[in-house]
Amino acid sequence: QKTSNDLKVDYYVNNIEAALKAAQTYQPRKNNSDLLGNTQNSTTIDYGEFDFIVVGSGSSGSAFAARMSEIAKFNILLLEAGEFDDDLTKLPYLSTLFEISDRNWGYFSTPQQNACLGWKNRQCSFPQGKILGGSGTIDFLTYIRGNKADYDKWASLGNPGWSFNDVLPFFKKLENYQSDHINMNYRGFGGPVDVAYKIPMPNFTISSNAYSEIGIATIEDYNAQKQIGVSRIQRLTHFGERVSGSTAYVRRTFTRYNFNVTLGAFVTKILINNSTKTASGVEFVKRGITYRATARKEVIISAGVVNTPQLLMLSGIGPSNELSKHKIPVIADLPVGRGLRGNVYFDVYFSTNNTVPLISFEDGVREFLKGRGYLTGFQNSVSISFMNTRNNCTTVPNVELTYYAQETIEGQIPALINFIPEVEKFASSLNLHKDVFFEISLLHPKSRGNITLKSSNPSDFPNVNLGMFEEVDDIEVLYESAQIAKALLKTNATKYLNATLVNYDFCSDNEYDSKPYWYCAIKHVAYPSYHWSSSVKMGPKDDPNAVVDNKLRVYGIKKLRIVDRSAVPITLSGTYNPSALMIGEKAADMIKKEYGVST
Ligand SMILES: Cc1cc2nc3c(=O)[nH]c(=O)nc-3n(C[C@H](O)[C@H](O)[C@H](O)COP(=O)(O)OP(=O)(O)OC[C@H]3O[C@@H](n4cnc5c(N)ncnc54)[C@H](O)[C@@H]3O)c2cc1C
Repeated sequence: QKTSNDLKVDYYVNNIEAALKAAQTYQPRKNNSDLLGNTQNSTTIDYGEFDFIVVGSGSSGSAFAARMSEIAKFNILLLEAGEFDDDLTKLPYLSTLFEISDRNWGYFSTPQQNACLGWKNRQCSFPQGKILGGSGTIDFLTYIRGNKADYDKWASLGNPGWSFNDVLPFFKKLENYQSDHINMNYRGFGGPVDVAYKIPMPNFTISSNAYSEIGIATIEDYNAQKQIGVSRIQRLTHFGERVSGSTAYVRRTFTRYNFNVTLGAFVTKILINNSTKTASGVEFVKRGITYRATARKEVIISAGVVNTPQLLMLSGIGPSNELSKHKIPVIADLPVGRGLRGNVYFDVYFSTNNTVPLISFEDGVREFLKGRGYLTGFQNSVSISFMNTRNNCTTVPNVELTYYAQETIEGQIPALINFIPEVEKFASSLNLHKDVFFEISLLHPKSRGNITLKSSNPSDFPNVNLGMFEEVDDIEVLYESAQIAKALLKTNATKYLNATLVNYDFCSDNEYDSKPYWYCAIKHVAYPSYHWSSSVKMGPKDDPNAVVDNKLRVYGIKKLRIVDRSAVPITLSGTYNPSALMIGEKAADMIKKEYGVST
């Protein structure tokens, strides 16, 4: 006789196996025709009037909409193109699988000149969450807010209200940091977003000793006063399950009578009165039917770093030359889509002769159901470090290194294969049960990209030009970091691994381990991290690249704001979900005050 726990284990194991199988033959979405259905000849149905309409339930949109619904007299409509998050998205271990599913919009970059050479047609995958909770429901859960200096820079660019001291209260408000060593000057406790360490904690001592040998100290909490150093990894988990905008905010509040959450609703246009330059609502399509919703107070766009600029441009807000190309009448000539920027990852692999005992999926699930074990983390990540390859004295890092030890679970999640044959051969030769690797994140690239329209049809994906490595110095910083990764695996602490660098065969035209060899490898297999911003940049009115002001209002258009990561004008020394959540919290607080209410 099976116990109810056994049945739960069977349920998860069967679902995981089915999802892994489906991923093997998955074909990424190519356009939005599935969201639009057959809308031809259909009439538009009135969806009603709301005080605030929020487009996109990602990290920022979820936090924002849920906080706004605390005011009983505000009627909130949250529109999300994706569907509900599900039992599989609860499992942190499966995170990479969601890129290979319809929970991802399915974007690829435009062909890059100097990067993504290992990808077919030089086009890197650029995942974005299409699901309740947005990218935070498919992301890797690492929680790094960034450096104090990053936020101070944000404010110093002419954006009062966004310095570290201004944003800190909102980080504290959203957090429920679970640690025995909380510095309450910096960290929050009791908020909706759990930040936790994996149980049991991975063996951190080896990392700590290795870093100490190359002169890098261990620090307790990189989200407190000091960031440079090596630490354990903080993740957005609650008893081992994913925490996202959905779980922390929307699912806790959407039974409020004043909060309407509509899923499967693809917003195709912001309705704007051209003579008064005022946003009045949105048009959206759900299951082939077109609806119009009206906003009494404001329309809030939180559709993320790619879709927010696309939706603005489709609605007549964007660079006039770009809009005219697609015969879209210009309502506001603004530099939408310019200045896209984000972090870049490069993985450095080492093979070892060290084997680790493996556990089965079934045992992994049993542990997960107790809130612990391998499946509650993201691969076997052990430590994270922050350093500056150019300046030993600064407190601001330029790179982040995450160390991944050997995977200790049977099987392997398939990857989204879109590599050229030489790189595919390299990728399939990796054995993550034996190999270890450092994921290097270039935190402040100088290169810039942009988002432009392919056409005026919302069915077409926009062009996502990453501009990766257009500034060669970005490659140089990754090269410098790879030398640090090599040094770490030559320390006494890591000697037992007997690690040797995995050969990038596809660069064998260059002398092994020479600088040109590393440059070749970086240009082939470095990829856009998942931390991007600035496609609808915040800045003062005289900033030629600014689209929104420091109150997130779109210049020249009334009743329209952007509340998501696309507005952030800087890169951060961290991961981007914490600041996305913070923006939602801060925007809600700001707007409530403007309307004379508070909670
Ligand atoms: C694979 C991956 C891994 C990542 N790993 C980490 C990590 O480990 N740590 C970390 O801190 N950050 C990570 N990030 C980044 C982080 O998740 C994002 O920066 C953050 O979630 C962005 O929040 P957002 O609100 O700006 O946008 P999103 O969360 O992307 O939300 C946008 C929402 O709008 C919806 N939407 C878009 N267009 C429309 C439309 N027209 N109509 C209706 N709805 C629409 C989308 O479906 C989505 O739900 C990762 C991201 C990805 C994709």
